[in-house]
Amino acid sequence: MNNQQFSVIYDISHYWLKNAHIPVCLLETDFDIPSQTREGLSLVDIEINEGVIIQVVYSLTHLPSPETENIPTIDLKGGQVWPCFVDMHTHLDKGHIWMRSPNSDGSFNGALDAGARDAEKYWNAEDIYRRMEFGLKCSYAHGTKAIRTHLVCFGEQVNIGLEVFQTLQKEWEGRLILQPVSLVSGDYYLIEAGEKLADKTLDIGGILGAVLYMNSDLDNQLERLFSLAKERQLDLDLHTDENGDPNSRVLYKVAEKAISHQFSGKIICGHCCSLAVQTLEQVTATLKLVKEAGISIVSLPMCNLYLQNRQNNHTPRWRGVTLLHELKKEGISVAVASDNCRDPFFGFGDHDVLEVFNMSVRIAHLDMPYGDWPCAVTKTPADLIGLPNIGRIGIGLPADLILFKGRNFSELLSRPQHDRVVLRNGQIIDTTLPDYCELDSLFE
Ligand SMILES: Nc1ccnc(=O)[nH]1
Repeated sequence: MNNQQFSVIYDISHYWLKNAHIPVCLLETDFDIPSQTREGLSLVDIEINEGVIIQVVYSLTHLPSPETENIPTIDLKGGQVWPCFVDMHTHLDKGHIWMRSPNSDGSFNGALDAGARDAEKYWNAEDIYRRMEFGLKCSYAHGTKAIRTHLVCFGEQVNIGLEVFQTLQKEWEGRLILQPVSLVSGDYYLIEAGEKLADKTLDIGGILGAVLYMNSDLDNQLERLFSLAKERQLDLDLHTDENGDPNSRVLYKVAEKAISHQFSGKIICGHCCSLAVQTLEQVTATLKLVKEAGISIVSLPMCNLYLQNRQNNHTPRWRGVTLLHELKKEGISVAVASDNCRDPFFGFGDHDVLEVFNMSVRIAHLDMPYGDWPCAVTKTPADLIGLPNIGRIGIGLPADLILFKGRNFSELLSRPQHDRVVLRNGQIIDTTLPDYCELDSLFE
């Protein structure tokens, strides 16, 4: 982006952004959009004052008036404007350990092993703080405003990880909204430490989480998990069916349990990969139950593409993602998010939600049409994690916006858009990414 023309924003608080293409699905206005492009974009002018959006008007019918003529204007020349992103499923405590703990074979089990060994050997408050902070710097610079992260909470780890998280949550207040989810396997809640973890999760304003697997004790684990959540009025955020086994039907079991408990909190199920390799009858039954139970789904396409269907020296035949289109068609809320970043579960990434959207479009064909898929990284996750004022553009909302050069989706998704401008409360932020060498001393 030619930042020259933005220099005006450094000095003033009242200005117009003109000729901005906005995905109509992200726009909350009090007027009907007169026209949109084939891809669902509309050309609007946005008036910002004191950090707040005070007017959105359709560009082609927006005539100059004496009141607006003296207000500085930045002509975006058709570049897209999005609200800041919401990354609703991450693992910030594991981030950036790749160089010291790579995944030896690229499999899910390889990731579990390498992740556990890394935690045992290296994780202390400083190590977690520095890697987590690095991740937050990347997220913020790329234009994210809210992040939910799962945090490993086994044994003694719980005190270190959650304390570091709370420190960073405070330090980043006003810049990033951070939500913690307790991450343990489902059996952990059956022991006393599991109950303590539920109490601790309540104390820190977190969400109760677990990785769940098909096994003979699953019903027992779910019974306990729902009871603990209900007693404390906690929401649930679960890892379910992150595999390609058609017999893996944890999502179905969670839905059954939610209905039998008449659970009124929010339930998010992440991954749900195996749904894509099940029979039509099974899929139909699961979707019906998921809808009835009010469960929402978050898909993690980059991580799934990486780990699923991995067999040494074989070409993967399956993209690893869940049935995004079918879930949405059933009226179930569907979001996509980053998941892991430069760790054994996903060896790449930079906490850039535009990359997540870009990859999701390619992996899951979210482009024919784009429709309201831009909501999957903005408005939908904002609603699902209880932040209904973010992830959208509307009058009275903070001017937390990302300005891209790409005018249509082909331009937006064909170049990395590293020259994007990020506005927070109407002011340009520094989008310089942290240097990788900041972490070097953790790997000596
Ligand atoms: N995809 C993942 C599953 C479990 N733990 C992780 O860190 N990531």
